[in-house]
Amino acid sequence: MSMIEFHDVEKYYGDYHALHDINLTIDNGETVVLIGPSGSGKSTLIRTINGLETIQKGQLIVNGQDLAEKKTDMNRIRKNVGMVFQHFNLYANKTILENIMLSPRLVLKRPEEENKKFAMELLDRVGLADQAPKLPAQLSGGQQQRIAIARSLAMKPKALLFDEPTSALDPEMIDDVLNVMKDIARDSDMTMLVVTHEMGFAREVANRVIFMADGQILEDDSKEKFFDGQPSNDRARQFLSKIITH
Ligand SMILES: Nc1ncnc2c1ncn2[C@@H]1O[C@H](COP(=O)(O)OP(=O)(O)OP(=O)(O)O)[C@@H](O)[C@H]1O
Repeated sequence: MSMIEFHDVEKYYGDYHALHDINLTIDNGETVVLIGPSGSGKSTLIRTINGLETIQKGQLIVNGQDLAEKKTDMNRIRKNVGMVFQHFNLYANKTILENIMLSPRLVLKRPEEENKKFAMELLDRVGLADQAPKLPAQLSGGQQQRIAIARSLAMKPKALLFDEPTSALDPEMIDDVLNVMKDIARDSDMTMLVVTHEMGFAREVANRVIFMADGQILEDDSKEKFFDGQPSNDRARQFLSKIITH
C-alpha cells in the first residue's frame, strides 16, 4: 500500500514555479531520503504532504485521502503524519513532559495515566527520561530535537516527515539525533521521508534516495544504485561528490 502519492503535482508561490511535475509514490514503511541544493524545493515538497503548503495542480494522496478534496479532514492527516522541523518548534513555556503529552491529550483524548506512561517510555527511548520536568530552553539543541521526535512519536503516526532535522545543530549533537532516527527507521513500520544532507544516515537506513533540483525530481534510486552504482543524472552526481567530499 502506498502512504504518499504525488501525481503531476505543480506548486507556485505567486509567479514562482516551486514544484514541477512531481510524480512520486512512497510505500508504507519506506525510509526515503530527499536531497538537493538549497532552494531546490525539498522543504516545499514535504510541507505539501501535511498541508502546510497547498498545491495548484495535480493530485496528492496521503494515507488514502486526496488533499485537494474539500471534505478532506486535515486534522486527520496531521494525526497520521507527523513532522519534525529544523528548529524543533517546542512549546517554550511547557515542560518537556507536557510538550509530549499535549497533542495526545487534546487530539486523541488519550487517558492521562496512559498518556504519561507512554510519554515517559518515549523519553526513555530518546535517552532523556531525566529531563522530563525541565523547560525546553534548559536543554541543548540536540536534546530539544530528540524531544521533538518523541513528541511526534507520541501521536503514533503512520508517517514522519523530517525537514533538515540536524542542520541547526552543533556538530557534536548530530549523531545523537541521527541515532534516534536510525532506531526508528529500523525498529518501526512507520514511513519516513527525510530531507537531509547526512549521507551516513541515507547509506545506513534509507530504502531510496531522491535528488531534486529546480523544483524537479531528477533522480529516484535505490540506496544501492545511488551510492554504489552512481546516479545517472549529471547534476545528482556532481551534488553527491560535493557533499561526500566535504
Ligand atoms: N513562502 C514562500 N514564498 C515565496 N517563495 C518561497 C516560499 N517558500 C519557499 N520559496 C522559494 O521556493 C524555492 C524552494 O524553496 P524550499 O525551501 O522548498 O527549498 P529547499 O530545497 O528546501 O532549500 P533549503 O535546502 O535551502 O532549505 C526557493 O527558491 C524559495 O525561495
